[in-house]
Amino acid sequence: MASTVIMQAQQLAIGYGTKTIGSSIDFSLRAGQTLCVLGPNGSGKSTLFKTLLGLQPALAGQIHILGRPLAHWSKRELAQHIAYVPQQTQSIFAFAVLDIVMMGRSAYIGLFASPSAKDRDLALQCLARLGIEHLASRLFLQLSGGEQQLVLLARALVQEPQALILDEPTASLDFGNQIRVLEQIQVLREQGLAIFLCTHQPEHAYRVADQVLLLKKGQVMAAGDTANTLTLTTLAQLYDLPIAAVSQHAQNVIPKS
Ligand SMILES: Nc1ncnc2c1ncn2[C@@H]1O[C@H](COP(=O)(O)OP(=O)(O)OP(=O)(O)O)[C@@H](O)[C@H]1O
Repeated sequence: MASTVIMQAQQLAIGYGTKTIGSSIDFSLRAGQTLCVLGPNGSGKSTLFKTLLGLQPALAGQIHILGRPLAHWSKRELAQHIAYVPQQTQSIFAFAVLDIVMMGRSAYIGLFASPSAKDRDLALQCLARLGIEHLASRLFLQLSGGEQQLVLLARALVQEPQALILDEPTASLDFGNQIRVLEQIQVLREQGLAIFLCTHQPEHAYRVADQVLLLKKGQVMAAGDTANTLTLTTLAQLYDLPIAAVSQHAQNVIPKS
């Protein structure tokens, strides 16, 4: 039996005010699946994520979360189902790492209540899952960019979401931490989470994604299962490169056609 559809977009148009960034975007993401969006800088990946999270209004089309239109979800309810790790942290967090991670529990904690011992344990467990429990009492602002990224991933996991939206989750990570995050994505997928991420590294998409969405200038250039959709030919087309150049750099990881 097919798993539950967690997130679905139909004929979605995205953008800012009167400026359309992308249109005619369709996808469907089920529990236990990973979908990866790839595309050149400025093609609309982050805008798509912000729209799916209700942070930016859709210009046209529909978004459904667990079968219900996005507009019918409260922010709090949505945060109990979908966690988001943005590309950059806009806010300045003058807090210790453990406090930042516990903030992920806010969708479950009453307005005037404090985090419980269970919330704290869960936060410590999520830090340990990512191998960064030793950072628990450090100040977030004093961490490296890569360490901050891992802390934000731990904060997303503590939300116990059904879906994770990860905007370039490996971007500022060293080789070891990239592998840790990719492995964690696989584990979460096997646990039944729906994962929607974007990356500039096709080999990462090839490793973790069941499906890919290739976005070029806001239009879906190709979409489908990774093995048939993410090829040297489509990569060359997506990034306006000669196929020989793509082949030279990626032929060990991506198949030819
Ligand atoms: N708040 C905003 N108002 C108006 N235009 C914006 C805003 N934020 C982003 N844009 C524009 O939307 C377009 C898509 O940006 P977006 O950040 O979604 O691209 P991206 O694919 O995530 O890029 P990158 O790979 O560089 O992160 C860009 O042209 C960008 O300048």
